[in-house]
Amino acid sequence: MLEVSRLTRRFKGADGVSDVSLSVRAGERVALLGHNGAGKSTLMKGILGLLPIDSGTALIAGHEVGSTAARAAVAYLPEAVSFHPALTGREQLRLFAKLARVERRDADNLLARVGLEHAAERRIGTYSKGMRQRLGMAQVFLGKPALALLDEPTSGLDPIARHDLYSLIDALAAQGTGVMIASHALTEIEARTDRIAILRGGQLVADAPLQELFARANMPIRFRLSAQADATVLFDRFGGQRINGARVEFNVTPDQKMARLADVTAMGAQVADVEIIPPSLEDLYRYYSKPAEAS
Ligand SMILES: Nc1ncnc2c1ncn2[C@@H]1O[C@H](COP(=O)(O)OP(=O)(O)OP(=O)(O)O)[C@@H](O)[C@H]1O
Repeated sequence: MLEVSRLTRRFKGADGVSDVSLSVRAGERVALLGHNGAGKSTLMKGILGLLPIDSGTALIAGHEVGSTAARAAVAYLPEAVSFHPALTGREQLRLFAKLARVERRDADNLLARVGLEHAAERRIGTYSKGMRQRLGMAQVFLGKPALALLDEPTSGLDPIARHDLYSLIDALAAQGTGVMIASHALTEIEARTDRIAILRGGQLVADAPLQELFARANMPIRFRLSAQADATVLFDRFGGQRINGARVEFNVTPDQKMARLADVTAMGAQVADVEIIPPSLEDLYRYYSKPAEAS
């Protein structure tokens, strides 16, 4: 659905994006992560044809970006989505439907699909942020685009609204649309996307499924042992840090994990409990976004 090859866009005194290659397949949900200024918006605008690119190519459903066919195949949800406050939800969506040459009836059905049927006749000026984002998603669904680019779709939403929005994103992917989601909300990304791409200083530093990124980073796993009586004996055996005299914590590399677990089991009743804590997505993100730590 999307094939980006060696895309470069530089600004005076800023990185923009440099030599970025990535793809999004039909029905795939790809998260695009990166610090502020890493190049996410520049990449999205380049793909949308809103920003001229210096070199490289980007094809949407086989069409060159900026062409009429490519524009027709892509939908976009900007971070600060804004609609005309005096229009009702139904009027606004019908207007978009007309522009996209989609039947009115489909627009009406989409309002129900995003859970806005009850508010269809209300002015958008009275909508909450969550309702505006739903309307934005309805606009993305119009005409079954091959590719959808969503910029921070859940920012400013409460947990329930976020969950609902991701259900809509899942439905979008299930109909075959390739979805790229720029986000800072790491915990959501973990459960709701198929692949993660990370930009750093305008360059793509990671692009793989989450498990693969974890395996490649080879980050330490934390053991947390609770002592039955006194933590000294555990500390003498494993080292690490003593916590409150009752616990011992230490790190191991992934390949040491099973052997260390066997050592812990061999301590028998002296260990009251063991927790094995894998690295978090925040740790992983930090690993790939910090120049000094990345490979
Ligand atoms: N029109 C512009 N003129 C000059 N520099 C720009 C322009 N647009 C972006 N940049 C620069 O290019 C770099 C990438 O910016 P971009 O907006 O793509 O980052 P981002 O990852 O989307 O950040 P954020 O998470 O803050 O939205 C930044 O250094 C930014 O200052």
